[in-house]
Amino acid sequence: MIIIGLTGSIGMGKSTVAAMFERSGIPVFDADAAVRALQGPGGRALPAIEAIFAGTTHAGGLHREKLGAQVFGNPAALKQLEAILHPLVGEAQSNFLARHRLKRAVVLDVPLLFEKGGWRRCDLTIVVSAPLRVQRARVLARPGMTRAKFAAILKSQMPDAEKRRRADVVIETGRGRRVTWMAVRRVVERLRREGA
Ligand SMILES: CC(C)(COP(=O)(O)OP(=O)(O)OC[C@H]1O[C@@H](n2cnc3c(N)ncnc32)[C@H](O)[C@@H]1O)[C@@H](O)C(=O)NCCC(=O)NCCS
Ligand SMILES: Nc1ncnc2c1ncn2[C@@H]1O[C@H](COP(=O)(O)OP(=O)(O)OP(=O)(O)O)[C@@H](O)[C@H]1O
Repeated sequence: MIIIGLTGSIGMGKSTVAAMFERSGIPVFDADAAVRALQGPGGRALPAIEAIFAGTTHAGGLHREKLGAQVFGNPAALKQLEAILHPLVGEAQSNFLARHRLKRAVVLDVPLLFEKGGWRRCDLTIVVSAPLRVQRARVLARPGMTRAKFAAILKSQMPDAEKRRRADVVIETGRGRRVTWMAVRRVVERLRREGA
């Protein structure tokens, strides 16, 4: 099985590109979705989060804005939150890989692929990237986003330039969806030619 690691900084287009791989018939593990499931109604991570970040959970899940305000811009707090969530995300990812073990290729869509070492288990790494002004415009258009929050999140992530340097393939998302779709197709076709 070929394991493709897909990553990129905030707003660079990971989810969009992941959906394009899915449409091409390649199963995708979505680490952000796994995190949200752990934090949703009855989520397994809620008691541990409440124990450290009191007042950030409720019966139906998590006050995301409240918790985000406590961890983005506070590296020690973010580390504590990651220590709760990442082992559980790792479990969900292992289950996904076991479930799809007979597939020829899968995509792991993981925001912190390079930061947390997930790239080591991948046969191919892909970074989605767009110019900073495109990224900024996309992110600031999101409800509840502020310049300060965007800056704090960017600071907690590996810089785009370094991700691009480390990736096997860079997929541009700043020049329209068609250009991006063609780049995804090129990867899929290359894998098929190589027997995946
Ligand atoms: C703090 C939380 C509740 C804030 O939720 P909110 O809905 O406001 O933001 P969202 O999850 O959409 O994230 C916004 C942006 O921040 C990025 N981000 C999230 N967590 C992290 C992190 N630990 N380090 C760097 N960037 C992060 C996301 O990739 C995204 O680009 C949430 O981000 C969270 O639980 N993060 C910790 C889990 C984690 O590490 N996720 C990353 C993938 S496993
Ligand atoms: N060619 C393109 N490829 C990818 N995304 C695009 C493209 N053109 C526009 N976008 C837009 O960019 C925005 C960000 O995309 P997306 O939600 O996929 O990013 P993301 O990397 O998953 O974000 P985050 O890390 O914050 O969760 C979306 O509104 C999407 O519609």
